Amino acid sequence: MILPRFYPIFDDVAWLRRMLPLGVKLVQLRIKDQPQDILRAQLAEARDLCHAHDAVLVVNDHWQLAIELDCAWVHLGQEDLDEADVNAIREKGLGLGVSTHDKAELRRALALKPDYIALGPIYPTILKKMEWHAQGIEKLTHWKEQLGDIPLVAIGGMNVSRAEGAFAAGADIVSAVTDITLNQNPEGRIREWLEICK
Ligand SMILES: Cc1ncc(COP(=O)(O)OP(=O)(O)O)c(N)n1
Ligand SMILES: Cc1nc(C(=O)O)sc1CCOP(=O)(O)O
Ligand SMILES: [Mg+2]
Repeated sequence: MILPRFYPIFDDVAWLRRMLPLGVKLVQLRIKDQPQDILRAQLAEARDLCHAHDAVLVVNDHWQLAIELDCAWVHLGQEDLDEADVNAIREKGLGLGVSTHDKAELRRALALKPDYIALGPIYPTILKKMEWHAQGIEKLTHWKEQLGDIPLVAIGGMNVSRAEGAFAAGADIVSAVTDITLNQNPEGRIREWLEICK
């Protein structure tokens, strides 16, 4: 499966209701600190919305719920991998994306044969506190050399004007959060992203 080049991430299914009709075809739901019943309801609605819009839904962190709700993809970071049952995820046929930040994490990710690997933060991010300094776009080139056919996602401080440089450096997909969610006109920003990622 060839994944779309634009990969927005949202923290509530309400964003998917707004953005999927604009043509987003790959999206992550990244929900933190919510009770199981809310999570389940959010994921179930996101699954149905993505199905209706022929879009790929990636569930961040909550791999058990993703399996239970018949979602097709999960994204796991290194700490998530410490707890996750990757065999169960694979046996159920889910796609798997993995975050990486350094060479050791990349080795671990490659051994799992994931369906994409993310490198970040490419630029400083304001979304969350991270122990990692900005990686810079040159590192995308180095990562892509080691990934071969596995799609490479650039994440962290990405915006419309930085995307072209990330693609040129080797990213296959660019992911963004606050460039959209904090924009005065999120729908307009999504349209700009879709235009440059055609
Ligand atoms: C596409 C993508 N890349 C990286 C991450 C970060 O995952 P993780 O390190 O597990 O951190 P949290 O997002 O769970 O805080 C991601 N979610 N998506
Ligand atoms: C969720 C996340 N993971 C990262 C990583 O490097 O693994 S950077 C990041 C935040 C991305 O948000 P924004 O586009 O607003 O910078
Ligand atoms: Mg995580």
